[in-house]
Amino acid sequence: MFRICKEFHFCASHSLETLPLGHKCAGLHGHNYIVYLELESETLDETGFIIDFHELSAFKDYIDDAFDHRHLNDVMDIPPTTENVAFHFYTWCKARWPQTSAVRVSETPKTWAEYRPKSAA
Ligand SMILES: Nc1nc2c(c(=O)[nH]1)N=C([C@H](O)[C@H](O)COP(=O)(O)OP(=O)(O)OP(=O)(O)O)CN2
Ligand SMILES: [Zn+2]
Repeated sequence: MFRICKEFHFCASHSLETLPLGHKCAGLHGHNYIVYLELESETLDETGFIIDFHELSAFKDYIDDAFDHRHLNDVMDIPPTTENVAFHFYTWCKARWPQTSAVRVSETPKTWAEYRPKSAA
């Protein structure tokens, strides 16, 4: 199996309103998000690529337009946790690039969440 990954960055604010009052992440705060888009394939095209990294610029455009410098609670209709942001991006990418295998999102240098569907095997 071949696997590639490209990294994307954006800055955004959110508040996790489903957390108990007093939890430090319930109030308004922001992160410098890092998104890792992973794609995999058993085969390569005639160039030797799963996909040209440049084709993934559509994802950068989407992040820049819809997420960068936004308040994620206004952008998403589910709580903007790292897990849900990863799932949202996975769904967006999978619809465009069937080779999409996982999306990982990091809010802080010490944490990340990933959406990777259970393999059929
Ligand atoms: N499972 C999840 N837990 C938490 C999420 C999340 O998206 N999924 N998000 C947050 C906060 O939004 C934010 O990420 C803060 O995380 P935290 O680890 O508390 O960040 P700190 O840098 O302040 O961590 P310290 O260990 O206190 O340095 C919280 N939980
Ligand atoms: Zn947060």
